[in-house]
This record gives sequence, C-alpha cells and structure tokens, in this order.
Amino acid sequence: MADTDPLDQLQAVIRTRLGGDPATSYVAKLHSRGRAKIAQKVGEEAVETVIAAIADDREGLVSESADLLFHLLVLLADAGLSLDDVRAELHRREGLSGIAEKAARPR
Ligand SMILES: N=c1c2ncn([C@@H]3O[C@H](COP(=O)(O)OP(=O)(O)OP(=O)(O)O)[C@@H](O)[C@H]3O)c2ncn1[C@@H]1O[C@H](COP(=O)(O)O)[C@@H](O)[C@H]1O
Repeated sequence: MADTDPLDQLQAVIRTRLGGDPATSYVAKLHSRGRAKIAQKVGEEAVETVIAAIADDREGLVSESADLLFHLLVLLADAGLSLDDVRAELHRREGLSGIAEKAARPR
C-alpha cells in the first residue's frame, strides 16, 4: 500500500515510537503499560465513537473515529501485526470481491 496513505504513514511513525521514551512519546508510554492497557484504550475510544454516532455528532464522530483508528494501530503494532494483515483478511473474506465488483458496475 502506498506510503502516502495517512494511515500507513501513522502506522510507520507508531512502529518507530514503540521502543521510544515514554516521557516524550505517547505511543511509547502506552506500549510500556502493556497490551491490556492498549486494548482498554481501544475499547474506550470505541465507546466514545458510538456515543458520538448516537448523538448525531458528526464532528465528534470523525474525531473519535480518528482516536479509535490511532489506538487500533497501536494495538496491532504491539501485537506485531499491521494494516496489511487486516487488508489481507478483508480481501480473503468471501463476497468482498463481489461487493467491489457490484460497486464498480454502472447502474
Ligand atoms: N495520532 C495520534 C493521536 N491520537 C490521539 N492521541 C493521544 O491519545 C490520547 C487519548 O487521550 P485520553 O484522554 O483518552 O488518554 P490520556 O488521558 O492521555 O491517557 P490514559 O491515561 O487514559 O492512557 C491523548 O493523549 C492524545 O494525544 C494521539 N497521540 C499521538 N498521535 C500520533 O502518533 C504519532 C506518535 O506520537 P508520539 O508517540 O507521541 O510521538 C504522532 O504522529 C502523533 O501525531
């Protein structure tokens, strides 16, 4: 995937920060607190995303989604996984290519 994708760029930065100084890097601080803490943060951000969606808070939904994706990237990196692993799973799932074909087909 192209490095110009903001998620790929953020993922690359996160990887460089994992073993960094917790005093200066939020990612390093989170990583030093362990997988369970990172997973907890993902859960919290997911709940905040849901709350924004139910309140029809469009600005909040975008902001909370960014927080959720950021923390999910930290969790994946901590587990030695990446966006490409998720992309591969999405591609593997039956029906996904069919959906893409349908979306590309002119009505
Ligand atoms: N995209 C983000 C990003 N999104 C959200 N956050 C942080 O996520 C935290 C969420 O806030 P909370 O109030 O829920 O958490 P908290 O009170 O700070 O911490 P907890 O005690 O709850 O764990 C905030 O501290 C935000 O700054 C982020 N921190 C860093 N980045 C990017 O990650 C990269 C690496 O950052 P550093 O590791 O700080 O260098 C850089 O490109 C940053 O821009």
